[in-house]
Amino acid sequence: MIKQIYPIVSLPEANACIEAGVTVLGLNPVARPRGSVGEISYARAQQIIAGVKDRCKVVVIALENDPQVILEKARLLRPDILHISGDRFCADRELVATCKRELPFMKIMQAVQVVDTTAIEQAKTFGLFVDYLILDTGSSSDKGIGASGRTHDWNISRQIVNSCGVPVVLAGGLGCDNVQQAIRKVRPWGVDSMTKTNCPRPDGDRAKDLEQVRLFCRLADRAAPQ
Ligand SMILES: O=C(O)c1ccccc1NCC(=O)[C@H](O)[C@H](O)COP(=O)(O)O
Repeated sequence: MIKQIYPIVSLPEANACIEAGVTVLGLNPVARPRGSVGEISYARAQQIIAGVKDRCKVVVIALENDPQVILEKARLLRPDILHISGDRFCADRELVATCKRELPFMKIMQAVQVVDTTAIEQAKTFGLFVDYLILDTGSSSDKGIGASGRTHDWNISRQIVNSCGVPVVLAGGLGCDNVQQAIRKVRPWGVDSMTKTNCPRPDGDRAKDLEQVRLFCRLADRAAPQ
């Protein structure tokens, strides 16, 4: 079972998460501050990616809506997985073809906001040309696809897993309280967690709660089909 955890902000945090069982480290690198959760500089992302090389996969999120900015990010950071999650831009065949030509090792993962059953057709269409899908909840129509801390209708997610033709990561409000139920219901290839595996810090910032991360990974593995 793939266990993907966002947002990792330093190499020590990355190492601690690997030790806790995480298999995909999620980074949110930005060229300039955007006000999203867990933002790090490109230089910090490069340090983390180089530091975990061959020990763990790294996924880089692109919340931007400009394909040129997304491509520049991918070219510079060369992650294992590029997670496209803008609220006004989705992966298209042109972007995927450019990535496959220039960065053939990199997988493309498109976020799908599961609002209602229209997500099923959307997912099937993306499944024709991306490598993976991540099914997420979204806060509202103008606040993006992820980081809501809320679950969505897993019946729809299950239908997408059964019909989209590519591996699916389930995200949205997952934590130690519900990851096993989610896996048994949806049967995804992987699970993702952010809000429920964070802990606040006295300075007002946040960090990963390593005990929650460790338990999340353990519970996910136990619930995974053999
Ligand atoms: O979508 C965002 O704004 C975001 C910002 C920073 C890092 C990751 C982000 N979202 C993508 C993810 O995969 C989250 O982990 C996913 O939305 C789950 O979030 P949560 O519901 O808080 O567990």
